[in-house]
Amino acid sequence: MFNYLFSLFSNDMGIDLGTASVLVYIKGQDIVLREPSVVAMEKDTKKVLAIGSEAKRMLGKTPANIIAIRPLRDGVIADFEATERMIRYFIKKVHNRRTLLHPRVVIGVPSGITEVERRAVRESAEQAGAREVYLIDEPMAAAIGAGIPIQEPEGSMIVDIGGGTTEVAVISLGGMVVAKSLNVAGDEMNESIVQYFRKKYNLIVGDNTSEEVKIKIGSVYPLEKELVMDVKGRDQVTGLPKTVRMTSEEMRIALTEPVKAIIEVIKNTLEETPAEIAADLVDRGIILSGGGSLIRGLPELLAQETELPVNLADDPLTCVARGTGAFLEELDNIKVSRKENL
Ligand SMILES: Nc1ncnc2c1ncn2[C@@H]1O[C@H](COP(=O)(O)OP(=O)(O)OP(=O)(O)O)[C@@H](O)[C@H]1O
Repeated sequence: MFNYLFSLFSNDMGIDLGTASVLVYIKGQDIVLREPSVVAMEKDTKKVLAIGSEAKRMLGKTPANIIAIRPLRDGVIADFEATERMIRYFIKKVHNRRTLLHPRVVIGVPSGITEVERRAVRESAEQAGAREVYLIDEPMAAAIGAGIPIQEPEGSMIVDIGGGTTEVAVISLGGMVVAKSLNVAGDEMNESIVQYFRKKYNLIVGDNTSEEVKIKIGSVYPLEKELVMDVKGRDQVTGLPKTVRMTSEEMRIALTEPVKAIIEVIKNTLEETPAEIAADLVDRGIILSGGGSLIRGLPELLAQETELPVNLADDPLTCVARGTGAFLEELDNIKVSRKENL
């Protein structure tokens, strides 16, 4: 009975601390918060003005004395203080809406972050009132969230393509056998699109526009029905507003570089995978997670390049958060079985 009441009020939470967005999962419930990883602050005083969705709206539109930053960039913590403020803000936001006890918090972090960065993340969560803090590498959390049976003695490959990083890991017996991280993912795709418009059409478009184009007509493999979109921007030469008609075929050209880099890191990881485990991958293939994996035709392209089966996880954007949630549930099992063994 006590255990039941405890879990009812405990608010234990899992957090996907992503470079593009932060997701919070509450144990026994679901994902309760999903906001961009953006902090807006006064330039001189560093006073925080807004965090999350409100701050994202300010990106690129801020007056001179306000800056809106992404505290986690390229899979590392670019601004410690802003990261801490953001973690504290999101934990409190979720926590205050609910009840009572200090929660246990599981945080999915990019596997490339340093010990110092890990400590900073842990301390921020503790300061926000966490009773216990566990850090889990994003590829591990993504694999759990994608439903990969990570404890089995058979290898699986997860490729998690987020905003700032692509993380590739081969997992077997609950551990990462080979893991690689690359600073090329969804953000870099946006950047390539910006460059393409500038070079080919002298058109200046902002980050938000390039992301919208990517999501609406982005493609990396021929589509059954190709797509078209009118894109508005500013002419680099005349300075006047201009519209360009963009197609999904052209998007494949625009996205060549980042996609090539992602294929290369996957191939390098495969090359370093021990033969026995590589053999497992022939059957089990590659599972894709993260928002960047939603680009049209990626499974088909990767299957062609690696000659392995490639599948998209269910709801790729929430894999890491759901993985941290599943890890929370596991924590209880571990504790219960420890007690039973006493
Ligand atoms: N339908 C879509 N097609 C293509 N890209 C998409 C789509 N939906 C989201 N994205 C991209 O996914 C990226 C964000 O993915 P996600 O939220 O998984 O990243 P993150 O976990 O915050 O980042 P990281 O894993 O690098 O820490 C963004 O670049 C976004 O543009």
